[in-house]
Amino acid sequence: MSIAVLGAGAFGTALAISLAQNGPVVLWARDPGTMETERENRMRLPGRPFPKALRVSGELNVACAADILLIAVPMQQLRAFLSEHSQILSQKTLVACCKGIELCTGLGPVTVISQAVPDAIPAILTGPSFAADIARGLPTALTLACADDTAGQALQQALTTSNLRIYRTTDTIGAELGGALKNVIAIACGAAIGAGLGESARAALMTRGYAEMQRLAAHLKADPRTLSGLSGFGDLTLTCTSTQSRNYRLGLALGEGQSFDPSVTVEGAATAQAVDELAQKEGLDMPITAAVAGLLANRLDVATAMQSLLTRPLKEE
Ligand SMILES: NC(=O)C1=CN([C@@H]2O[C@H](COP(=O)(O)OP(=O)(O)OC[C@H]3O[C@@H](n4cnc5c(N)ncnc54)[C@H](OP(=O)(O)O)[C@@H]3O)[C@@H](O)[C@H]2O)C=CC1
Ligand SMILES: O=C(CO)COP(=O)(O)O
Repeated sequence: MSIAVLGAGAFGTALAISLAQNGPVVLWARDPGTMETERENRMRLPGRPFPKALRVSGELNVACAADILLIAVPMQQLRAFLSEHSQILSQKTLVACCKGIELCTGLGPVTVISQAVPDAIPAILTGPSFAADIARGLPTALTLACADDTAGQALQQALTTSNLRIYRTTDTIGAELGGALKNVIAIACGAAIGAGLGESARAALMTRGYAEMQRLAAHLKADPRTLSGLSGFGDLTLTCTSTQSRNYRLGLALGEGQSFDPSVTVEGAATAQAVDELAQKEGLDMPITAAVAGLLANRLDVATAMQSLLTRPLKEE
């Protein structure tokens, strides 16, 4: 099955580089610039030359001739991108590669695809994976979630490369929640470390953050086993402990009282607000998410946020 990647950010470029091991791949960029001549994405993934089988195109109809379309634009841009191009994306297999919850609806990427392109086959590719690692050919395991298991099996085969090992599930809600919520907890962990609160505090935030992830997942009828897999626990572990993560680095900056480049893609920022609003609407207890949303909106500082978490009523674990 032929593959194209739509969106030439760090992640889309890294996936295209790895998938080109299996055969021709088109990487579509809205502004390809000099990528095709330089054979490198100097802006988003410098130092990773393109293999011969990777072709860059600015023509969406060229990319959309492929059987499988991986969509690697940021979450808050996903609906507008799909709506603008819904005709050409119609009846395609569309694999979301973004991690987040839509601010204006509280929905994840698979549901957004289903709404914007109703006759597409929607799926999501998620899990612990830094673009730089994938592009270097380092071993990476991901979750592919597709409600249609026949389509899911075909995607699992097509997206496996020598360094990408793909696990499969039909639980799209669980997979999209894990990838979205771990970013919010990573901001909290970065803030704790940045403020000098220590690694014990980080472990507490990761564990209680995971409890929040499971709480929302159960409420939305996701399978708890999905959250304990690569897309949930796996990605939470990676993102909360690595300075390669932009979400973690934003948290570090908040904790240290430093500024952070607003042009960097940090999915957890909008997702914290979206999930905080959703939790309030649904009457769910998600205090770490609420604290991150408060920090990002300048309603709280790190010391007050931590104090509010520590002074909550005592309870069973
Ligand atoms: N980087 C990583 O390690 C990983 C990222 N992800 C996820 O992948 C998603 C994308 O992140 P990442 O690639 O890192 O982000 P980047 O900031 O590197 O790139 C974002 C890309 O999206 C493009 N884009 C934005 N809006 C549109 C639009 N409307 N139409 C077309 N293209 C658009 C930008 O194009 P332009 O250059 O023209 O502005 C840019 O190339 C996120 O949800 C992230 O969570 C998942 C796993 C790992
Ligand atoms: O999702 C990721 C790792 O799995 C990438 O994390 P950041 O978006 O925080 O850089």
